[in-house]
Amino acid sequence: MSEMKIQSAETSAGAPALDEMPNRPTKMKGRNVNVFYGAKQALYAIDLDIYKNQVTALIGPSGCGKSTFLRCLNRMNDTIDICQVTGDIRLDGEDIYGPNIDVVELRARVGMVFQKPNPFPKSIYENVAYGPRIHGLVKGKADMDALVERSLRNAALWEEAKDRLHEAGTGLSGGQQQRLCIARAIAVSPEVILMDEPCSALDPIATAKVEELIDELRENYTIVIVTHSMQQAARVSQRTAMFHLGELVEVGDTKTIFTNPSEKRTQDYITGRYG
Ligand SMILES: Nc1ncnc2c1ncn2[C@@H]1O[C@H](COP(=O)(O)OP(=O)(O)OP(=O)(O)O)[C@@H](O)[C@H]1O
Repeated sequence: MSEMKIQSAETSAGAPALDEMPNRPTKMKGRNVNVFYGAKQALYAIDLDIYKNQVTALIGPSGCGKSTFLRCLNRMNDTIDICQVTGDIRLDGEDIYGPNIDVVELRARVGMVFQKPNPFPKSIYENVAYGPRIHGLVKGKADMDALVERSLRNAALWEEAKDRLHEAGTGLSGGQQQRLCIARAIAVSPEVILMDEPCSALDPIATAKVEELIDELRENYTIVIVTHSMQQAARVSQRTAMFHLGELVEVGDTKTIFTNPSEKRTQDYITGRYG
């Protein structure tokens, strides 16, 4: 287990404006977040707010720390022995690295969808029902059936899956498997969904479906997505954070970042000059 060293929240010098949209409710707030893998520092003094019911895209060249930051938001970095996180990260004002935090419960509140669809080797139904069952969210078969249906509908998979609920989840197409993983994440009623390049293993049609779904989901959830696709960031997100070499270069509304970025590094990246 990684050693957590929590420091007081401080705004680092030269950080981007933090509250450029002060009227938006903030769901998660990172301050002075540093991450180390052994002696190597991967993130430097990141200050970033995640606004409620918005999609925030994390962009930047390979190795800049996007996935590392994403994993800080539900303490997935705890599973990497050499990883150490310092700083302050809050969910609805509560320190998620605080002593009273139950990490299993945190990961139900802040769910995650990975790059490669990873359904359990179980039926479609069981993939969705497993989380609510272990968290004791549902009593009785009728309620579970209703929850499975609702989750699959919300993940835009119900029509394709309703006649094969007891077949293996791994028998679905890649795009359907990814929507099953989204249904599985939704089933435990998360507040935030983290997505790490959720479309990178999908073809353009499956990608379009998942992107459409992400747009619908933000009505009820707060979403943070790591993507290598500038088009995808522009299509699905309202806010974009640009990372480079472990630093947050700038953050702002997606339209501004893509049409009129403040920083040359952002301009160079979005126009394909490096990365
Ligand atoms: N488990 C790990 N052990 C050691 N170093 C790691 C580990 N995971 C990431 N790193 C290092 O941390 C830095 C940031 O990696 P990270 O995966 O967060 O970047 P990224 O922007 O998501 O990259 P990509 O777009 O290629 O997925 C890199 O230098 C990477 O080599």
